Amino acid sequence: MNSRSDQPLRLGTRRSKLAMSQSGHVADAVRAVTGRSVELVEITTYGDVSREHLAQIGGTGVFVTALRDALLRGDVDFAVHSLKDLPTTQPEDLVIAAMPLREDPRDALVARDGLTFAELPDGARVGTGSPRRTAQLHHYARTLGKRIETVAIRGNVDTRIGFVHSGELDAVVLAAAGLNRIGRSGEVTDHLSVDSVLPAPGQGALAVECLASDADLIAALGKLDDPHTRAAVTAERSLLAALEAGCSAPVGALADLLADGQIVNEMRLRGVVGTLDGATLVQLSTTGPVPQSHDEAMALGRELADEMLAKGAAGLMGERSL
Ligand SMILES: NCc1[nH]cc(CCC(=O)O)c1CC(=O)O
Repeated sequence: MNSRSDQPLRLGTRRSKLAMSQSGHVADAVRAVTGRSVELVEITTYGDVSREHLAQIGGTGVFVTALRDALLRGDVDFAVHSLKDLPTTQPEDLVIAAMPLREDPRDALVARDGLTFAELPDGARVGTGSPRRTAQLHHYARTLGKRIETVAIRGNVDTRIGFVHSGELDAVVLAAAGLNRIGRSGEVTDHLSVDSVLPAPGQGALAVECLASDADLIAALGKLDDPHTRAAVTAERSLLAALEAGCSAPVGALADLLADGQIVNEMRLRGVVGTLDGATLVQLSTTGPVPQSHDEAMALGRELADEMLAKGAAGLMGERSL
């Protein structure tokens, strides 16, 4: 390893509650599988505080970059990212040594008075900064015979849930995994079924990243890898890349395993793109043997992207406002 094996491994992390919790869990797991000690090193960027708001609406690029710079400088040995915040192209000098078992991939509703999405009144004000959620929430509301108003919000989890407590909004939508990780799952009033709202590619999964040259560390961190999570997330991100959509595009995707009795034998990949008003969605799925390699997982994503593009997906991704 780059670092001496009698020295603690340095895990670079942002200081947000979500990042600290994710890094803390991975640190525990790394201690357990390697027997090494792990220390958390907080990475603060210039303007971290004021940029926090920007980052929380999905423009997390600045934080991913700060962690990656710290890795490349050798200030830390490895870092943990939310996979859904990572661009689909991987920097040459860095590798994702592990994708641990995925958390709940679903989106979650935090609504006033314990309301579920179906119970929200016509015209309810629902906060989200995500075009993917906006498109699918409007569509879901339409299938229930009502309209909602989506309100663009930003800020960390506390701020966003605060809009519901203050009465400014009827509900907000957040990733269930994030709420679970920071111990706020008790505030969820409805877990949105993936049959109604497909999550962001990689949602609920983590990436444990280190230098591509650090072979011993890659092998050690690799013990945390969950091959099914990796296959699923790789297929989802391949779909996103093949649609040539960025992190702010209204694209949802989820790969899951289909079992015949106890035997897992197929992977299903579902994808959606839509207009922000939810009036038009292209939603398709494909099923194939569980990918046994990176290339096979990539191929599954490209195959579904081709089918979605043939159904007009590209034309739905351009708009930027309702
Ligand atoms: N873009 C912010 C972000 N990045 C990862 C998560 C949650 C954890 C995850 O999806 O793994 C969140 C917050 C949210 O979408 O509610």
